[in-house]
Amino acid sequence: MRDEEFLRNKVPMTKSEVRAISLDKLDLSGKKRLLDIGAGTGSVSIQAARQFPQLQVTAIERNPQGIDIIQQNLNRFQLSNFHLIAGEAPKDLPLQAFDAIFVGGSGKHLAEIIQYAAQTLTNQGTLVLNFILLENALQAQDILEQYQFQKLEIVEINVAKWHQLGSGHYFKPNNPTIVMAACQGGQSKNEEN
Ligand SMILES: C[S@@+](CC[C@H](N)C(=O)[O-])C[C@H]1O[C@@H](n2cnc3c(N)ncnc32)[C@H](O)[C@@H]1O
Repeated sequence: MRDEEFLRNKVPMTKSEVRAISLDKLDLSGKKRLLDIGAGTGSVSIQAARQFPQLQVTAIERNPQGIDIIQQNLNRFQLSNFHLIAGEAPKDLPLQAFDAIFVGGSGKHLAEIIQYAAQTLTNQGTLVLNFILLENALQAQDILEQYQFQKLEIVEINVAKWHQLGSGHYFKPNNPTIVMAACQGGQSKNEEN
């Protein structure tokens, strides 16, 4: 989906190219439940919910402006497979099983959120995280290894877009984004839920 399809105001949004790669790494085909943590404008989980109508999507966002914009985007796309939680992860999340978890924002709760993912992801469930800051990505890598996540993959995405400047054009760079993907290898405690 194009970025212009989503209402945004000043809420931070995962841009279309990073969204496409993150959704690809989530590997949602045949999956039943997706959780989007730090949903922002809702662009990642709304695109997933539209692309996979059988998928039950839960999104959590703590910023009131984000919550409002997600509601507006939901009204726009009229999705019946989308549940929004206005709150903070992981404390306001239910302890239920998910087949895929996307983390677009975690604040100061990265370690607890990865622990939550380790507890709730089904066997072979996918976890995908986006980072701008290297320090946060390195911290995540450590914690993922600690919880024995498998098939760890880390890519950096640099996108520059064709842009008019005066009478000419140049490639205007977006922020480089680190996309980290891993898979739950062990038996999840809540797999039977
Ligand atoms: C970069 S934005 C996510 C963009 C989003 N993926 C999109 O496409 O619009 C990060 C978001 O995470 C939210 N956030 C950060 N920590 C959070 C937490 N612990 N619980 C819930 N939301 C959180 C922020 O309020 C912010 O809106």
